[in-house]
Amino acid sequence: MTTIELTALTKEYGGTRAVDDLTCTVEPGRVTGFLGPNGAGKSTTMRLVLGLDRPTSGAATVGGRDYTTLDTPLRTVGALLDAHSAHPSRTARDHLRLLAASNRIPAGRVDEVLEETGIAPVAGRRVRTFSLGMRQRLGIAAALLGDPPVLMLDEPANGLDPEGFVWMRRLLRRLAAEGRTVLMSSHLMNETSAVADHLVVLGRGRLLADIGTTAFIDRSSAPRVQVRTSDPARLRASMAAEGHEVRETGGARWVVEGATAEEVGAVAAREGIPVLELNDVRVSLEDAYLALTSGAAQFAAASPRTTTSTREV
Ligand SMILES: Nc1ncnc2c1ncn2[C@@H]1O[C@H](COP(=O)(O)OP(=O)(O)OP(=O)(O)O)[C@@H](O)[C@H]1O
Repeated sequence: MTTIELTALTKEYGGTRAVDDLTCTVEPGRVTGFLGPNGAGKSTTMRLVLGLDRPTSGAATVGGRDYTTLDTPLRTVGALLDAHSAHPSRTARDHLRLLAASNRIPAGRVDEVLEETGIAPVAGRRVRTFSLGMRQRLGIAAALLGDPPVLMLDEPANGLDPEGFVWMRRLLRRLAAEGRTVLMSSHLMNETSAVADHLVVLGRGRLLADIGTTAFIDRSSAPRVQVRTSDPARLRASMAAEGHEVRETGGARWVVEGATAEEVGAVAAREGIPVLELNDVRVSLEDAYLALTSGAAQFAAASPRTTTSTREV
């Protein structure tokens, strides 16, 4: 099993600490979402893993080895860092053929990844004619070329259309189900919550959270229930007796704070209150993420406040 290991990883550019004492392990068999505000250090971390930059201190290894010591790196780590890295005057197929040849990958693999990423019909076109979404697919094709156990994708959903989102989600889930290590940075919270089992969150280069996606959302959610009833007065009185505040949210719907659907349902059944709809309200990944990172956003309008670290592997 091939993990990505970061050990006290630190990178300074002049006076800026882009990555600050980052220690975590990205595990195989799951999709790990790599989150953080602009400038948090996600791309720098990925570049350090790929040996494109040298750490100021600490280490980044893949399967216990420094990336730069790998004989055929594309067979170990497939990476998408920059959708514009392919030479614009080359065709997509030629771009992939060159990459395959320099990594001792059979040429037949090129057609497989072109098919897999949906760009086989345009493989003979020059990359300069590609849209952003097509370039992203080409970048992912390049990442898949060596059938690597580790994939590291910087904002892979960038520029994809809705069909592309669905394709990407299925692809990443399948790669993780095959036991690969998948690290994906994104600013798209819906996308991330749909695909990532696990999250690593950075703020100003530091680790803010290393936690399962569900646990992260659950931790941020105080219990709250939405209920629709034809007798809100009795609902309010009964819930007040149990110590819960009830607020109207419009559309004859009410929110009970601090209670679960089971608790509200039991009270309603006992008191004979008609319930037309009842469900627990969970916060979204976006809400949970914003709550964690609000103090670490370098370019936010709000004034900074202290953040806390959350870790659960
Ligand atoms: N080559 C460089 N020279 C100087 N500073 C750099 C360099 N690369 C990154 N930085 C700085 O390091 C910090 C982290 O940048 P990085 O691109 O890693 O963040 P990020 O989390 O990927 O951001 P985004 O979400 O905006 O892509 C920023 O302050 C950035 O300005």
